Amino acid sequence: MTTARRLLAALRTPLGVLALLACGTLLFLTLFAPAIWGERAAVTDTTQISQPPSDEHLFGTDGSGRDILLRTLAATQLSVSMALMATVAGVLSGVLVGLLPLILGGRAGRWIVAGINIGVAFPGLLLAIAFSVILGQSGTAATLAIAIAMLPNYGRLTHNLAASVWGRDYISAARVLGVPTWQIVLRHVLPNVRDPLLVNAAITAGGALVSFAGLSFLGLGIQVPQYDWGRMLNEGVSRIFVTPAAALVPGIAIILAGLTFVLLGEILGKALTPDTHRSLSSRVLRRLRAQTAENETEPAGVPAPFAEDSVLAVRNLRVCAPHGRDDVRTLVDGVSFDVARGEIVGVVGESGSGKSLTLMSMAGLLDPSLHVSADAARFDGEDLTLRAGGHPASLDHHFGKRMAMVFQDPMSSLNPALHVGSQVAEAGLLHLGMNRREAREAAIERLEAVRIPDAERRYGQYPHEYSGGMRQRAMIAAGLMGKPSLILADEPTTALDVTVQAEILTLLRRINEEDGTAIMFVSHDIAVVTSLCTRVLVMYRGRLVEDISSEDLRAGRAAHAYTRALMDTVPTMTTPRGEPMASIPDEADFSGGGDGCAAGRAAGVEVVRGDADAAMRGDAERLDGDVERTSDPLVQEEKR
Ligand SMILES: Nc1ncnc2c1ncn2[C@@H]1O[C@H](COP(=O)(O)OP(=O)(O)OP(=O)(O)O)[C@@H](O)[C@H]1O
Repeated sequence: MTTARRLLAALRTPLGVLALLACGTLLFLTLFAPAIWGERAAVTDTTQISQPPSDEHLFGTDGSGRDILLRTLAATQLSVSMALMATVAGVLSGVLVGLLPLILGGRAGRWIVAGINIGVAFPGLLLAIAFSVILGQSGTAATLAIAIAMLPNYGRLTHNLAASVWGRDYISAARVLGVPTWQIVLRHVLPNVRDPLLVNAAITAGGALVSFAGLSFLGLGIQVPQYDWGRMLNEGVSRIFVTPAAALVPGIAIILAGLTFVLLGEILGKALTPDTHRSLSSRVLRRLRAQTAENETEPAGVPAPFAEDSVLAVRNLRVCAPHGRDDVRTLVDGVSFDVARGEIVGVVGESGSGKSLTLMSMAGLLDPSLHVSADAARFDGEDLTLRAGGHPASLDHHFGKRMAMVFQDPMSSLNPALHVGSQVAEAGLLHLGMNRREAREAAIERLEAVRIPDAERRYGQYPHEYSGGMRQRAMIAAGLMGKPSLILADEPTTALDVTVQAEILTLLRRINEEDGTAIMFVSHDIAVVTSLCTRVLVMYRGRLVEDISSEDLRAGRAAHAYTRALMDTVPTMTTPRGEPMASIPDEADFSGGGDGCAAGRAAGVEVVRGDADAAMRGDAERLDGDVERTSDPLVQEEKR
């Protein structure tokens, strides 16, 4: 959802409507109140001194016989504009000072950070009063004093946000390219820290308004004959027992204006922060269900039975994402499979074919903005589906110790701020009822089991002190704390070099053989998949197009055109050197007529399951046009 759409959505809520009304009123009063009521508010009437509320003066009059309400309305302009100016000056100088340490670096940078930290140690209002006294008693001096008081906090916030972005790879890439630091800060850092700074600025403006009123109340800000809410409060307090409204009305105005800025910050926050926990609108859900009914490949309510020995099984798994305002996009479409206990199943397919989404939906780790459903799903004998009104059921589960997940990037899957050992031990503490000492001992044992050398010492190290392969093994060790029945491994070796890759594969195989743990293994490396796995699921454009044994796949007995095209891209010992590798062209379409998939569907079979001969009867020869070039003589021969 774009920022504009999120803003609109936020404004449609009751809080949004309230914020809109409050901001609109404050803006109107700031711009026009002095012009409309300013003259009448300045009229003194000695016959009307300190009058109680009446028809003529809704909240009574002050000590000079002036209308309290009209003066409060007319004072909006000065009160709000001064607070806004202080905020803009404070935020801009704070952002600049917060970014300087990155731009200057070295000793100068460290001195600035130290200065910011000292400034933060002083309470903001105290700083504002001190600077206001130094700079003189005027509205401008008070504005400057508030801006200066704001600076350290904003400097610290900006520095912290910018420092968290500074370590990212795209910044390193820009530095390697020799982009000047100030340009990196402007082009790469600032846009990434802008949103939280803006949200904070809106809320800070409310604080600045209260501070400014405070300074005027103390006689340090606006001076007579000018007046703002603080000045009115100052004048009204001395007569609070005679005309309470003279102090109460400007006091209430300060509170309401402050709350308006808080509401503005709230709405800005909603508009600028992508909401990952957004649920689908009922319109989108209706659309989704209609689409599900249209596309259903198996009659609803009669899913194919699960295999007896399966540890994980799912029927008609669908993952959809909201697309535009009312539409949905199907990302995983009617996928059904079984994983037997102790089996290693590979999942292959081109990038974006839905491999990770399939695994993530089984692990219950899908982004909440996605909608997942299945006709039936079972893990370790437990039903995972929540059926709703005859519609495909949504999956709802949380496994803890029985299922482990290994991700592609071991650096981002381990928390860089915590010791590796304590992250491995966490499962023991959370799920196995161990105390700290037992969890530590078990974690060291698991680290040893995955061949982390000197595990006791390594337990207390941070992820950055581990090599890539060690981090990945530590992730696997964390998953093994609870003796899982299934490991979901999403490209666990992609980020590793071949020797470390081999270590991880050996480790997974050993775990599978020794503990009987089933593994679902996603990879782009078909050679690795066929050597590790007994069976391979082939995915194409969100669908499972073939379920084939590794042996058949290796022997070239793939039934589906896409699987064969994929196999043709794998170099063999006979692949001529020096020639470009075979690839599947972007425009190739295996989902349409004529390929093995279409043949399978025509026969009422969604997935080609291991029956190579049957599927071969499909007109798979059309594949030839889809494979750009294959250099494998065996394949050429087969095609002839
Ligand atoms: N949160 C999301 N919102 C919308 N679309 C998504 C989301 N996550 C994934 N997708 C889309 O779903 C499709 C399948 O994504 P998935 O990550 O499963 O692909 P994949 O087969 O694992 O690819 P790769 O091999 O590159 O990791 C892609 O088109 C992707 O853009």
